[in-house]
Amino acid sequence: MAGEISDAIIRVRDITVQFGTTRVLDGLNLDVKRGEILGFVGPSGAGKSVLTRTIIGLVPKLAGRIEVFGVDLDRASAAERRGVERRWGILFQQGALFSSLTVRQNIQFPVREYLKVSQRLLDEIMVAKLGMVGLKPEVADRFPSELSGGMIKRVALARALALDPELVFLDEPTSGLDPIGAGDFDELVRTLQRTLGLTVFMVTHDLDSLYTACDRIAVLGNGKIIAAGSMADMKASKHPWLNQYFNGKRARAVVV
Ligand SMILES: Nc1ncnc2c1ncn2[C@@H]1O[C@H](COP(=O)(O)OP(=O)(O)OP(=O)(O)O)[C@@H](O)[C@H]1O
Repeated sequence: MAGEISDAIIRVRDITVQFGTTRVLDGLNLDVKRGEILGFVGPSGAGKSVLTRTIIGLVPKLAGRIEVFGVDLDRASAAERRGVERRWGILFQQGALFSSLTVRQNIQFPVREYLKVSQRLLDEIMVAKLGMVGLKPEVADRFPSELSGGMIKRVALARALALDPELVFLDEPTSGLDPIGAGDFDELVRTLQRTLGLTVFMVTHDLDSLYTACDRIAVLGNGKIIAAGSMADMKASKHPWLNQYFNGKRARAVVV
């Protein structure tokens, strides 16, 4: 692949995904570099969530290869795969907390799944993760229905960070937040990436996020990556969708 990144933490090669006769991803290639925040954009319905779900193994692929942390996920043993899964965290679209579980139980869920630790340590981990995302321990026994949209996103991020991952997948983390809440969330992601050395794969429609949080942008169109590079590269592109998206009316409204 042209422009192959030597220290890629995710390597996607020739991925094809099809539902019935509809081909959503068509020989797609993508590298995500260690330590970067990659913003992943593209028209609605282009397959951004499908690619995310394919990488993490929730959607079967027709063809192609996915390596994460240098492990080919199709060739990995069950133990190797679990080892990889243990090193990533996921924030699904709309936060997706378990509605019948409290904040405490939500954050502790992945820890219980992968580690055998005492309740006391579980509670310490939960309080530490709440602190990381700017929430007080007092919210621990609330249910998701008792939280604001912004708090739900933060709890979902705390849950994604529960196992101290090196890689985090964020699927539209700022959707549904007001601009100030979204800006605060972007700043939080940026701070966590810098302090924890995270690699972040972020699906987003939020131009502000792309400007303020992302190191690099990849664009999905017709089942492939049609462009990847800096914001300056995106703005300079002559591709009609990129030009409309990055230089259109909404783009001009974004204050850099
Ligand atoms: N499990 C599934 N079965 C059938 N079709 C699916 C399935 N999951 C996704 N699709 C289809 O794949 C296409 C891509 O969906 P996807 O959710 O990945 O788009 P997206 O780029 O994330 O869109 P948005 O920006 O609106 O969230 C859509 O046409 C969707 O209907």
